[in-house]
Amino acid sequence: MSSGSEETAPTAPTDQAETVFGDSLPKARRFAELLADDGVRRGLIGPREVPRLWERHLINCAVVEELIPEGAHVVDVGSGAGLPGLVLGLLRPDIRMVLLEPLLRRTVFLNEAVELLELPNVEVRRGRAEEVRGDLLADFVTARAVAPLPRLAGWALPLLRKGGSLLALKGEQAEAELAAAEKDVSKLRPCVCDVIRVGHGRVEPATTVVRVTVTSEGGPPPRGGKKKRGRKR
Ligand SMILES: C[S@@+](CC[C@H](N)C(=O)[O-])C[C@H]1O[C@@H](n2cnc3c(N)ncnc32)[C@H](O)[C@@H]1O
Repeated sequence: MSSGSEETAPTAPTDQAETVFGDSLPKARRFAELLADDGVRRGLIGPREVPRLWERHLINCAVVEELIPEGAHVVDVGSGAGLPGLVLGLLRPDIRMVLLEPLLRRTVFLNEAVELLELPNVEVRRGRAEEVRGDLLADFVTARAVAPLPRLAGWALPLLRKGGSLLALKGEQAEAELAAAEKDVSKLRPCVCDVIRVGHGRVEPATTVVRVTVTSEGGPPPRGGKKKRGRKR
């Protein structure tokens, strides 16, 4: 892993970054440098994102911590280069964060980042969300830019304890996306859905989150669904 260079250096952290990250700012800064350098060279993030890494990516993701209580267990589905999961993990050492990502090249980057930033509360798991049912059980599932809401909810809701929430970072059209998907989502598991904006005064525009909170004991649907057959004699 190489260190940051002049051309790929991200813009300096803003005053908002200092407010949002506080004591974690040195780690956030190191992560920004890593994204701007290795992240770009290894095709995990586009070069055009570098000048807007702080506002559009790091702070935008970090403010979601407002919705996560102390000590929560969180799974970030489709972490990619670590957004939002790694940012939340470095900002909140009290939470346990699993970064779930199927692509090897991305999990290699994530493991290197976790080691470099010394984040004992963050674990990288290689896999697809639909493959870890019954294996991971969390208070929150976070996701950004992974799938449309009905598909994402189909992957995320089985990973949640009763009372747990999917926090899906969405764009300005979040209300419309939720309105179109809510009926299908509620068929997956009893739940309540709302749209929240977090980070007012700290990031512009505020981060939009679709929250789906499950209200029943769930657990994964029975595996396979095939009838048991008698043993062949
Ligand atoms: C567009 S990227 C977004 C990455 C990151 N969340 C971000 O906002 O920059 C979508 C990510 O979801 C991952 N992904 C796709 N299908 C998945 C699945 N079934 N379970 C978990 N992750 C998945 C992809 O490998 C990819 O890293």
